[in-house]
Amino acid sequence: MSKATPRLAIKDLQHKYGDRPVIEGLTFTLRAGQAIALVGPNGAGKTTVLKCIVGGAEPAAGEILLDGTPIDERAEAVRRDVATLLDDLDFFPDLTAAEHLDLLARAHGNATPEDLVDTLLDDIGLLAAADQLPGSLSSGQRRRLALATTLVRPRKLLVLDEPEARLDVDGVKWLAERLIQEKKSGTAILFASHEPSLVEAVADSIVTLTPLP
Ligand SMILES: Nc1ncnc2c1ncn2[C@@H]1O[C@H](COP(=O)(O)OP(=O)(O)OP(=O)(O)O)[C@@H](O)[C@H]1O
Repeated sequence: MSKATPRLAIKDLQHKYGDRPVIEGLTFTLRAGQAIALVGPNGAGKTTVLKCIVGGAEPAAGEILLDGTPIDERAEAVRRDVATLLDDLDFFPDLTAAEHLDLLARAHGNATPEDLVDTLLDDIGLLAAADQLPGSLSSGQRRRLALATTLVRPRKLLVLDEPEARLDVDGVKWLAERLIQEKKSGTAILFASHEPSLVEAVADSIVTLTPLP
């Protein structure tokens, strides 16, 4: 791959639900170590764009390239390199917060994730809740755990839909710092957000969507 190849390239993307166009002619590129924020009012199509990238929606037209190759969410490289948080995660009811992170780290090839899991739990403010089952966590704590699932595994591209949802003020600050740190380590980030402070702190550029008539 050439140095100039963007991590993610979206070219003339279109999406329709039935006959109704929701995305038309969307084009942008995202480079390693950079973040793009997708902004726009409710219903503008932000989640739809993210779903087109990670496989939850089929584009009507256009190209989505990951490191120069058409993205296929079933491909091993895509499953390895793209960490996604769209809706709330379905957690296993019988696995603790720590066990969720441990399981994911191991599934992605880390045979000794204990230290990583402890550090991350501490980082996201869930150390005291490490042994709690998801059903006993608050909604904000579950959201923090969901975010942590994207950070406990390898990643070259983070795709996040409203990562600020249900976080408290300190949580949003933590998230901004964490995403800035991610960029420094070379991760590319595409996130949809309604939180101006997060967009301002993290995004290198902003793509604004408007609902189509
Ligand atoms: N499965 C679906 N079937 C039909 N229409 C849909 C579907 N999902 C979304 N839409 C419509 O597509 C448009 C874009 O929705 P989308 O969820 O992408 O917007 P959004 O920008 O993420 O909104 P929000 O800020 O509320 O999360 C909306 O008009 C929505 O009603």
